[in-house]
Amino acid sequence: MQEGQLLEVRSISKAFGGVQALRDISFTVNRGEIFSVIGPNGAGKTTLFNLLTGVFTADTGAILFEGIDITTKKPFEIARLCIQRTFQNLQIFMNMTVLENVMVGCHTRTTSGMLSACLRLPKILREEKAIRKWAYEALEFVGLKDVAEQPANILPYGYLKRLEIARSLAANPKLILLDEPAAGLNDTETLEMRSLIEEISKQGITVLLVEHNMSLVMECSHRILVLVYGECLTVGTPTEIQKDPRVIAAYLGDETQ
Ligand SMILES: Nc1ncnc2c1ncn2[C@@H]1O[C@H](COP(=O)(O)OP(=O)(O)OP(=O)(O)O)[C@@H](O)[C@H]1O
Repeated sequence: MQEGQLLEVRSISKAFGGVQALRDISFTVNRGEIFSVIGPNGAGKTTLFNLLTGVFTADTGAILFEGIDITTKKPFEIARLCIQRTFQNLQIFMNMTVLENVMVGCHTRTTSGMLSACLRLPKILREEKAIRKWAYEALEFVGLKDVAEQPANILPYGYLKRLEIARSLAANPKLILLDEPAAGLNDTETLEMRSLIEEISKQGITVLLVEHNMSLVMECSHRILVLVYGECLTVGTPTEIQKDPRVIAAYLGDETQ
C-alpha cells in the first residue's frame, strides 16, 4: 500500500446465487478522507460495507487495511483493528439508556475476559471507569451528552442516528463506515449530520459514506465512487462526478434536477 492510504480494495467480487452484487471492484481510501459510495438501489453499496466489515467474505479479490489483509477476517477481528460501522436500520437497544448504548460500543477497546469480570478484579473496575469516560466523550462530540441518562426509546429519530454514530466513535475507530446517516432526517437535521461528518473527518478519522442524499454527498466528500449494477463506473471528486456524462446518464440525471 502507498503511504497515506488506509484502505485498499483489490478486484473484489461477490455473488449471491445468480446475482452478481459486486464485480471486480478496486479502489483506495486515503487517511482522513471522506470517501463516498453512491449508486442506485441494488448497486451493491451495502454488500461492499458487509465485505469490509467481515459480515460476508468476497468470492475473489482482497481487502487491505493498514497493509493487513482483512479479506477473510471475522467481524469482531475487523472491529478490533479499528473499523466501525453504523447501520441503515438502526441497531439501538431501546430498553437501555443513551449512555449504556454507547458503552456497548467500547468493548473492542478493552482486554479483560469473562472471568475477571465475574470476579470484579481491579482491572475491570478501571476499565469500566474508562468505558464510561469514552462513552461520555463520544456523546458530547455528537451533541447528546445532556440526554445521556435518558432511555433511548424517548429520543427522536434524528438523535437516534447520532447515537449510533456515538457508539461507533466510542470504539476509537480509524475508519468509520456510515450507512445512509441522513436517511429519514429533515433538512435541518441533514445539515447537522453534514457538520458532524466533517467534524469526524477533522478528528483524523477516515469516513466511508453510503448516502442517497446527493447534496450531502457532493458537499462533504473528498472523492466519490459510483457503483452501477455492481460495477465501478468511476471514482472522482464531486466536481468530476457531477460533470461526468456517464454518471449523469446512469444515476444522477433525476437527482440533480
Ligand atoms: N444476502 C443477500 N442474499 C441475496 N442477494 C443479496 C443479498 N444482499 C444483497 N443481495 C443482492 O445484491 C444486490 C446488491 O444489493 P445491495 O443491498 O448491496 O445494494 P445497495 O446498493 O446497498 O442498495 P440500496 O441502495 O437499496 O440499499 C441486489 O441485487 C440485492 O438483491
